[in-house]
Amino acid sequence: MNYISPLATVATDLQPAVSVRGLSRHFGNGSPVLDKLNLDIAQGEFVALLGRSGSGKSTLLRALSGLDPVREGQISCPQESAVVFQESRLLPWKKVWQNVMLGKTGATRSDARKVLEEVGLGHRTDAWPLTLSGGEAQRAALARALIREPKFLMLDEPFAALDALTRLNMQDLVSSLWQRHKSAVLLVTHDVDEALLLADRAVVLEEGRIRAELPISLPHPRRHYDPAFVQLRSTLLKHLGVDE
Ligand SMILES: Nc1ncnc2c1ncn2[C@@H]1O[C@H](COP(=O)(O)OP(=O)(O)OP(=O)(O)O)[C@@H](O)[C@H]1O
Repeated sequence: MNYISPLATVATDLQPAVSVRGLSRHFGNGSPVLDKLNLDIAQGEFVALLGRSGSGKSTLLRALSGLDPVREGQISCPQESAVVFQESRLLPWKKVWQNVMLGKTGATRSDARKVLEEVGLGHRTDAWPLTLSGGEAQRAALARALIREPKFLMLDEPFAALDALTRLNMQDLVSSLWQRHKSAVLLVTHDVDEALLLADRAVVLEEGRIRAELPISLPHPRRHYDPAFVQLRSTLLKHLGVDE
């Protein structure tokens, strides 16, 4: 493993919220997509997962979320976990509040309204999903995850399909929700600035393993033009194979 800084690990005495040990995943006879991968995420820690296309980020998330059964290795994750994908995956024949209720068995309409208000969608609770903008649909998807009160939130490129301005608003929203709820978060992203804006630590996946880790100990709110931010961007880009 390539530790980028002497402060490379986000030290914590707490039991990690998420622990992955020796996780491997093969498809067909080729080289493994995940190769004895190890990763810990501390309680309340925000980790960004980066890596070139096809490096196995979504495969790791699918294993963590239980969508893909673990065949080799071990995963320990809180029961209260939730995932938000690049597409909102709302059921078009159910209203927004009904979609949100689907996030948790036994949730009530008032629970749904509460989380919809929290994500700034209180005025659209009765809307049909197909009438929502892309950003609103992702807010609804976020509300459907939050209704579970997750101790671990997985975000698989949730802003990738949004326009630049909506994306910035969503990043702000996720940052403030995380600071309020302090759940462990794993964000898959291709966007280095997004990782540096939001995360406590960036990890780079390559050839099925975590090849680099970068602690991001900048205060919030973070600014792109802050010299420390610029320095971290350059370091992270290098580890993604981009020399500025
Ligand atoms: N169900 C599957 N069957 C066969 N191959 C698969 C399957 N799922 C993923 N793969 C392969 O595993 C590799 C990793 O895919 P994965 O979607 O995890 O990458 P990724 O890092 O999320 O990529 P991207 O950044 O482009 O979304 C790819 O080569 C992909 O083709």
